[in-house]
Amino acid sequence: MSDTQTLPDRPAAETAKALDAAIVARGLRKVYKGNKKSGPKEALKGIDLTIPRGSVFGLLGPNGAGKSTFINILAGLVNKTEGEVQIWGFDIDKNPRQSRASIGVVPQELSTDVFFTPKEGLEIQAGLYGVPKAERRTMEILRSLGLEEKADSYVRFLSGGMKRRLLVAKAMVHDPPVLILDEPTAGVDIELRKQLWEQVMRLHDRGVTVILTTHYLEEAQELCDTIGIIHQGEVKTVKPKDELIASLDRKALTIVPETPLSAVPELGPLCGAELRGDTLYVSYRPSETRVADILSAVNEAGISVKDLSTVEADLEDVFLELTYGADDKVAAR
Ligand SMILES: Nc1ncnc2c1ncn2[C@@H]1O[C@H](COP(=O)(O)OP(=O)(O)OP(=O)(O)O)[C@@H](O)[C@H]1O
Repeated sequence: MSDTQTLPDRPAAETAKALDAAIVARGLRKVYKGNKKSGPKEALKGIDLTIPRGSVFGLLGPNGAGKSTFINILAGLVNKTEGEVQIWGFDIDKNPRQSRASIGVVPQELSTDVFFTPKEGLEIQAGLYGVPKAERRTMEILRSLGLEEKADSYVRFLSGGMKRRLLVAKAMVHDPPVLILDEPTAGVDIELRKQLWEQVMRLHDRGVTVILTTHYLEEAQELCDTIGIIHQGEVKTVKPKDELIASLDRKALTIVPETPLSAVPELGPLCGAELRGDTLYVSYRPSETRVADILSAVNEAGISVKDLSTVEADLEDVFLELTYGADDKVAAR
């Protein structure tokens, strides 16, 4: 029996949600001891985070936010200081074996063993996880990651992209329901990045919950359906991506005037105007200002409009607002 029944007393709805989650962290705290030079460091300040089953979840945050610490706690590589973590309903303290069997982790570094072929590497990994020989799916996994033809080649002859895919394959040998990728495409060129993502999304289509950390916000915007933003050891927000972007009350208009402007026109207090070359950027809060009002102000300033377009907020704007409090990203584009 799983230990999900031993959740602390919570309202029924919240408990039901937790049982439906891939990962639940409650009051999760990590303090690194530090050394003579630097004192203790509180990398996670008692975070609560629920990652839904079946999602492609992007864990975003600036350098030092605590992302790797969180992932390493899930992977059993770092001991938490306080709090509770469940993976697929298994508490990492009470059911360490089952919880660890429920995730596959693709590490940040390219740490493939060059002395074995992909096939041998997967067999060894399956052995480490105690997967019985009869249940191993070595060739099936290699095939699903486009590595079938390289099954018997030495790893040192694989391209960088293939090595990354091999790391994903290794993370999948025990068929975990959750796959975690820590900065999987850092330093990988665009073509290889696309290939890797196609493979990962194929695993997701087959029902695997995918959790990734990435510095590439366009990547998170394209792939993830749910986003968690973490900053200085605290969770700032967790929301479906579209909801998160829609919640940002900021947009901009770009206006190309018929005649180039010599100065920034006065358009009133509810929007910010800026000249970039011949283009006028006007940032505004949709909850306070209507586009029609901006256009009237532009008209009143004697500007005739040659071209007009809107700039929507994106994940990067949300990220900047939540992590740096920046308020001018949309206007800056
Ligand atoms: N072993 C350690 N000992 C002491 N402090 C550490 C240790 N590992 C991480 N830290 C500190 O904890 C904080 C969180 O680090 P962590 O690596 O989890 O952040 P991150 O969000 O993964 O950053 P990055 O994107 O740069 O990998 C940072 O201030 C970091 O310096």
